[in-house]
Amino acid sequence: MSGDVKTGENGAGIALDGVRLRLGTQDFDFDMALPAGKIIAVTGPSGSGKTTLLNLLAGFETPDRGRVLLAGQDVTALHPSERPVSLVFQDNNLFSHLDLFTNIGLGISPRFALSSADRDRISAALARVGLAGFEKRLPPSLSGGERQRAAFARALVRNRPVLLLDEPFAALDPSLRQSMAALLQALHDDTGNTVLLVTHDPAEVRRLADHALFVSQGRIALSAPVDAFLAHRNIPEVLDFLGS
Ligand SMILES: Nc1ncnc2c1ncn2[C@@H]1O[C@H](COP(=O)(O)OP(=O)(O)OP(=O)(O)O)[C@@H](O)[C@H]1O
Repeated sequence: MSGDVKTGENGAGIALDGVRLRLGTQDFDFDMALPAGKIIAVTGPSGSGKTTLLNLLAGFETPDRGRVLLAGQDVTALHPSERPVSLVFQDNNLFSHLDLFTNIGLGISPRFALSSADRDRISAALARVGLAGFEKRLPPSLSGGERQRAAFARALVRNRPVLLLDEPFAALDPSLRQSMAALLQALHDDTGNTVLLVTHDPAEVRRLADHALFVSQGRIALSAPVDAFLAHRNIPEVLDFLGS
């Protein structure tokens, strides 16, 4: 499926081109072009704009100026449902009264119009994330790690070229974080999609990322391949983050 991943203008998987946004008293000013098919860590202090950056890509925020490009498409005017993205957030957005089969099926079709091939894909995705046979389970009956696996299965069946993850492992204990990071890496290897991962954990950047961003006060303070990011010595906030 990696052949399906289109690159955008300037060969970028993702670009924010002169994007300006004001929310309350906070100004955001994002200009960046990121490589396609890579895992990109989004780091920065609390309140710096990491979630806002993802919201601009997902379409939950619309820029006052500038363009949003995803997988070769100018998506600035598109509704979130029309954008080529899947989302996994910390609280994993599963409907607690619906079983996993239905939750994941809604990732394919919001009206739950599923072909028999779609049904097979749901069971295969559950198996792929280590939840074979969990079709009838309700989210409250799962552990935190299992719920996160289910959220990954839903992203997998959506089969979109861009995956946005906002601190997906923050609620998990350290050993579980490592196995979920390994699962994310394996799914990325399978799909070749472009992954943006918001994280407060430098170990996660080292373990997973090909490229990293540092967001500060509504701007991209640093965007670099991961080796250069980890070796960065000029910006004190980045040094603090890497040392933490
Ligand atoms: N709808 C809004 N109206 C007003 N201010 C907002 C709105 N959304 C976000 N902000 C402000 O913009 C800033 C950036 O928020 P954002 O959630 O993007 O930060 P973050 O880097 O993801 O933070 P954290 O690491 O704590 O999750 C914060 O000061 C926040 O209060």
